[in-house]
Amino acid sequence: MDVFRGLRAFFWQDKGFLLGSVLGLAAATALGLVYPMLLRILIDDMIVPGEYGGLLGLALLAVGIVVLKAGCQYVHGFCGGRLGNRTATRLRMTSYEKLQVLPFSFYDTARTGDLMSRLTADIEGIRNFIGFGFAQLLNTGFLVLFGFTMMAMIDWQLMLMTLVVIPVLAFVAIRFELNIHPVFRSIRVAVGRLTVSVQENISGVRTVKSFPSEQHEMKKFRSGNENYRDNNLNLAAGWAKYFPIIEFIANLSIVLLLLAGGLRVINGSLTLGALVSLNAMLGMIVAPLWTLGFQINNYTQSKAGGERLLELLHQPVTIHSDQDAIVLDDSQVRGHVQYDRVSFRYPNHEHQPSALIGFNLDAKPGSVIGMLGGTGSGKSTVVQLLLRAYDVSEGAIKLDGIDIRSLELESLRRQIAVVFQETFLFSTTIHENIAYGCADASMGDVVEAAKLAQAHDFIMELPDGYETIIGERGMGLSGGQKQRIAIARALLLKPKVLILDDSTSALDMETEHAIQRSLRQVMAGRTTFIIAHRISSLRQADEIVVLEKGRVVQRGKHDQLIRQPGLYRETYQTQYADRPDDLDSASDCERQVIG
Ligand SMILES: Nc1ncnc2c1ncn2[C@@H]1O[C@H](COP(=O)(O)OP(=O)(O)OP(=O)(O)O)[C@@H](O)[C@H]1O
Repeated sequence: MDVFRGLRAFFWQDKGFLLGSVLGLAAATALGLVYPMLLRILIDDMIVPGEYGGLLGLALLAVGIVVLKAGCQYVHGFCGGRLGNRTATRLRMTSYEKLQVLPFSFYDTARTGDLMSRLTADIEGIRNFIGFGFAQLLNTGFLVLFGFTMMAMIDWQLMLMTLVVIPVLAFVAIRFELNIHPVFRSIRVAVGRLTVSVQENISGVRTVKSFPSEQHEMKKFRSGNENYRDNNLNLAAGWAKYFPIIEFIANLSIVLLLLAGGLRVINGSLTLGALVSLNAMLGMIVAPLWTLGFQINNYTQSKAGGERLLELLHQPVTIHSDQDAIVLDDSQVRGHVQYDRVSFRYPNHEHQPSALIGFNLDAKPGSVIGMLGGTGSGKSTVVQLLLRAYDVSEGAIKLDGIDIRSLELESLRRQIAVVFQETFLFSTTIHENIAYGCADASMGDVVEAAKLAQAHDFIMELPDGYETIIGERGMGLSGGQKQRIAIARALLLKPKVLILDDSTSALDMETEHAIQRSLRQVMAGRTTFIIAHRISSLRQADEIVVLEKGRVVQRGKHDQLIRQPGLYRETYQTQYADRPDDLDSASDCERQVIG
């Protein structure tokens, strides 16, 4: 019950509906138990003595009870539906809000499918149980209690005799649930695997087809599919065994009642009406016990789902704004970025070397900082830390002289626009993709940003221009076109700091140069970080930082770096091998420096 205590905040505010749902069902059940009493009156007081005077009144009473019972059932359904759905909506919203504030480090290890099932299947289980399952479980208890009390009022000895069967019935139902529960769990795991297979197959369709791995994928899917089938067969076999056993036990109690009760009617110590009434009551008590297994299953499933949701909701939000955080005045921000002896190791990677060690940088407002380095050398880490995707382990990063940890998070991130290495486009129109994060942008602003990013011309060639809908991963667009849309999106924000993380790699040289020319115009007075593997992207930078294994190994301007032996010059020589003039002049310069 700890789980439901943990979830109390989500359903307790609708306690009126909870009460309505439980009381509605309990009242409907209690009214149902009046029927056998009416039967008894009908037989003992009217049919047997042949006195039909009260028949109309009895019939009207029965109709009244039917109407009242229907009303109570409506109250149960209405309140249960409201309670379950309102609880589920709150839970869904809160979980989604939590996903928005969880830090990047959480997503480093999170699995998409798992998170999706928490927000869908787990919440659905809770909706069912809190809305209806809980009331039904309580109701089974009420029914046994009220039913046997009424039976005892008619004949306590026969009641005791039939009562013996109830624990056996409950025992079998609970045992069945315990056996079947792991099968249900396996079915859920199997469904999860199938979903992941389908999801990955569709997402990775290009890789699958280009490595011709369709057969391998089919084999993987077939084994998952067969596993799913086998689990369902196990479930069906379990049910097939359960129903006859439970029916046998339930009917045994009725047989016992009819046998002993029949003898009592014959020897005159019990009326016929009482026996018929007892029989009807017993039938009503036994029916929900059949479904006790289901009800317990519903409870355990929603409890497990609740645990998984609470686990998500209790995840620590390690990156957040302090209460007294400084909110930047956007118009006053200059974009002066400083890294002061910054070291950083990724959370949960304590065994790995630091991704950044003693990193210093002073990027004056409006300057262009270039970053070069081998793969895994720490370039992206530098910019991730500026965004506060993670907090530095040592040292400090400052924006306009203020430690970024003292700034309100949203206010900090509003100053920075990033074009990531991997372009992510939403499955909506190009217009909305460019205007993402800038909802009040006019069409003119969007077109202007697209022109600066050299995207306007190709967008106009598309069938619906800016209103063309693109797929989740920008299906139908080339890598370079996707990058240009992502650049337009960042430029539209007119940020104080622009970060291009290897985001022109898919562009041809000519387009890249055209974008750089536009950037110079649009980024004048703003600070730009360019991470690139191409010297052509970096040569205009005010300062180029060369990283190796998290340390700065070279820094300076292009003209200085091509004169020093090191990674920058090696990269330059490789990329300009077909332009020996440039290389010669660099070597001459170096000879002069050395000489
Ligand atoms: N989310 C993460 N969790 C753990 N380690 C990470 C994470 N991201 C990067 N690393 C590690 O940190 C180091 C620096 O990575 P980073 O992404 O900054 O390199 P990079 O220079 O940008 O490389 P590339 O040019 O390949 O993008 C690498 O050793 C990498 O494995």
